[in-house]
Amino acid sequence: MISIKGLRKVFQAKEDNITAVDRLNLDIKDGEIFGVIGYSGAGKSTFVRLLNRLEEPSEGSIKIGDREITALNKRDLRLARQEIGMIFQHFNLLWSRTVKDNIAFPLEIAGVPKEERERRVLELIQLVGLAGRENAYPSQLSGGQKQRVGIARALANNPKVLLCDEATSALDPETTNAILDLLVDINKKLGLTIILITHEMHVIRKICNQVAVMENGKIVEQGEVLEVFLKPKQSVTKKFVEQVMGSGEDDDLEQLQSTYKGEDIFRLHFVGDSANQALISKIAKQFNVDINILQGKITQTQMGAYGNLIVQINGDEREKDNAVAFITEETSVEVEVIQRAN
Ligand SMILES: Nc1ncnc2c1ncn2[C@@H]1O[C@H](COP(=O)(O)OP(=O)(O)OP(=O)(O)O)[C@@H](O)[C@H]1O
Repeated sequence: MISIKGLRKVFQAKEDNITAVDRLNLDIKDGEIFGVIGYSGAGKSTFVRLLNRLEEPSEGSIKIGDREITALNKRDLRLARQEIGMIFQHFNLLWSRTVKDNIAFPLEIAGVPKEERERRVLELIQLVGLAGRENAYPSQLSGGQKQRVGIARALANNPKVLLCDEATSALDPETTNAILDLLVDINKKLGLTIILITHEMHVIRKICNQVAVMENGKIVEQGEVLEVFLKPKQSVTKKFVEQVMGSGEDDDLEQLQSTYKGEDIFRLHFVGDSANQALISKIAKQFNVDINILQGKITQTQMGAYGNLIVQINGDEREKDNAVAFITEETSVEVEVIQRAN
């Protein structure tokens, strides 16, 4: 468990002081992939750098396991940092060292004997999918490969926690997905806690279990990813959810209602249950109705599917009622009536 209490960071500036992180409280469970999202300047980087004291807190405490990070002296902090790996947006590799020597670097610093070092480096190269590239230099690698080196290096000393500071922001969408898949794989294989900061909601959607939304140095909203997607409370959170789900739906509603005047239109809300994926074809088979999907979007999160579909249901009155009753009573899909036939 990571427990953060009253964490605050004030930067002294010439004119005004800047409070980058403002009395932040947070608990993160072991093994979780915890996302922190916010716009530029929200304080995310400062927050994540406070966790391993790359930035010194102005106030507050950080406990990782039973270790009070904020109370450690320099020597103990160095040891504690071996249990907190970190990866960066721009990889921070050593350009004059090969892939394998970059990965070996933290092991050298930790005083691991050569033979064990070599064994561990090979293991890490396999884990992150860099076999065959051991002797390449960073300048010879793609962005995704560089981040794989960054991940291997961060994992070298078997950390319990991995901090990711905008780790995929410099990568194209396809490479981003591959790196995110790797992070999930590592989280599952090693049981590592991952704290990831980003300004992209699709990153949160794809791999996080929990999310905290930061604004002006504070956490303004927090919860399970699916829950936050479903019921975003703050306007900043709503904007982030729109990044993934789009926003125009209710603007189009009037148009749909006029196009399908006098017809039955429903919105089906899907949350978290993959068993509902075949719902539409099941209803069409089981009841004597036609279902016409008018618009909508379903997206996958680590906690299941989420989204909604606007559908038109055609058929005999009784069959339509039975179909709607079935969805309402027998599945976890919520039915919202947009318009009933006259
Ligand atoms: N070393 C510093 N000295 C002074 N001010 C700083 C320093 N580092 C960050 N800040 C300020 O603290 C605030 C939070 O910055 P931070 O980099 O943590 O935000 P962020 O959410 O990570 O944004 P970005 O993604 O743009 O880095 C900003 O107003 C920033 O200008």
